Amino acid sequence: MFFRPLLMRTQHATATPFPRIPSSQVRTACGTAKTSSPSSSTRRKMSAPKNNNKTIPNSPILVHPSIASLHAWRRPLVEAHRTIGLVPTMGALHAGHISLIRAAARENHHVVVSIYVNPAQFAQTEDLDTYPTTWDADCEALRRVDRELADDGGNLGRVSAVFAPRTAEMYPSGFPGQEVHSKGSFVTITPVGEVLEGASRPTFFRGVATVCMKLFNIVQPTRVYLGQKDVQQTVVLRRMVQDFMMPLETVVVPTERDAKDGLALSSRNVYLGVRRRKVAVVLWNALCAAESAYNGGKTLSREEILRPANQLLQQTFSEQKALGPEDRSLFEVDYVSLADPDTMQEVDVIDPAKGAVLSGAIKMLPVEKAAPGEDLGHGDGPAVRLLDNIILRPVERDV
Ligand SMILES: Nc1ncnc2c1ncn2[C@@H]1O[C@H](COP(=O)(O)OP(=O)(O)OP(=O)(O)O)[C@@H](O)[C@H]1O
Ligand SMILES: CC(C)(CO)[C@@H](O)C(=O)[O-]
Ligand code: BAL
Repeated sequence: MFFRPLLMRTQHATATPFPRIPSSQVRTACGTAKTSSPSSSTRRKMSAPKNNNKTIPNSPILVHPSIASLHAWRRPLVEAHRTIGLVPTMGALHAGHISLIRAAARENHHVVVSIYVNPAQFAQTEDLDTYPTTWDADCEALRRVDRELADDGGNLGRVSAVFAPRTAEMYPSGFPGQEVHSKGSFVTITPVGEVLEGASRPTFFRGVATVCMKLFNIVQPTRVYLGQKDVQQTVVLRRMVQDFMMPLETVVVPTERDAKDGLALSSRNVYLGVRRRKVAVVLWNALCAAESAYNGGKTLSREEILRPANQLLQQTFSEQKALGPEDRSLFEVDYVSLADPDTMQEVDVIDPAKGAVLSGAIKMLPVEKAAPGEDLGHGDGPAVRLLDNIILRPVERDV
C-alpha cells in the first residue's frame, strides 16, 4: 500500500532533523516510493528568454530574466503579506521538480521557480556544456502544472513566476571560478560539504551554496523547496540557512521515482539510454536491501546494514562483467554511505534517537560497444553519475 511520505521542514536546524516514529509504524522507503510514469517528453534545446516581463505562452506565468524585474513584481506582494515559495532548479524539468512545485503551491500564495544552470557547481571537467537545457518543454510543464493547480481548490497558490537569469546577472563580477583555488565571492559550508558528494566534486557545494545564497537573497522567499534526492544538498543548505540566520524555512520533498522500478527521477537520466537505464536501478535496489536490514530491527551496526547493499552491487557488477561488451553495462561505485543526518559524517553504529542517512553514488560507464542504431542516450551516452538515498528514521526499539 502506498502512502504519502512526510515533508520534512526546518526553520532552525535541530539535533534530530527527522521526526522519531514508533517502530510499529516504520514503513520502508522502498515500499512507499512516490512513483511517476517515465517522462515521455522530447527534450528540445533552446536558449533562455531575452525579453523583460514576458509570460509563458498561454499562461499567466511571468518570466523574469532580471533581478530588477523580479524585485518590481515581488514588492507589492510583500507589502500585502503574501507568502512566496521558491523552487530552485537547473531546468530539464521532470516529475520530481513538479512535486516540489505542488508542495510549494499547497502552502504559499505564490510559487517562483528558478531555472538556472549554475556554472560554479560544475568542475571544468564536468558536463556544464552538455547539461540538458529544455526551455520550451520546461515552459510547457510549468503551464500544465499551473493549470492543474488552478483547477484544484486545495492549493493556496499557483506558479506565479519563473526566474531565469543569465550568468552575467548572477555573477556580476565575472564568470565564477570552477577550480578549487579560484578567487571570488563564495559561500562554503564545511565540513558537511566536504564529504561524499563534496569529496567527489570538491567545488560542488561551494557552487550550490553560493548560487542558493544569491537566489534566496534575490527572491527572499518564505519557504524554499528542495528534493530529498539530493540529500546532502538539503543538509548543506539547511546549515547555510541556520548559520547565516536567513529568515526562511527549508522544506524537503520526498524523492519522485519511476513507477516501474523505483529509479529516482533525475535530469541526468536522459544521458543513460535503454541499456544502461536497466542496470542503473541497482543503486536503489542496493539501498533498499540495506534499509531492510535496518528495518528488520535486529541491527544498528554499519557493517550489518551496508553488507547487503555492497553484496548486491558486487553481484550485479559480476553479472554484467560476464556479458559481452555489446550487451553489458558496467558501473563504478563511488560510495555507499551510512551517515549522521546533521553532519553527513560516517557512523559505525546508528543512534536510534537520530536515525541515519543511507546514501550512494554510482557512475554508469559509457557503453563499450554499441549495437547498430542503439539508443545510447543524450550526448551519445557519456559517463553518468547517479545518486540516491533513504532516510533511516529514528525509531524506538530495544537493541
Ligand atoms: N526525483 C526527484 N524527486 C524530488 N525532487 C527532485 C528529484 N530530482 C531532483 N529533485 C530536486 O529538484 C531540485 C532541482 O534539481 P535539479 O534541477 O538539479 O534536477 P536533478 O534531476 O536533480 O538534476 P541532476 O540530474 O543534475 O541531478 C533539487 O532540489 C532536487 O533535489
Ligand atoms: C539547488 C540547485 C538549483 C542550485 O543550482 C541545484 O543544485 C539543483 O538543481 O539541485
Ligand atoms: N541536483 C544536483 C545538481 C548537480 O548535480 O549539479
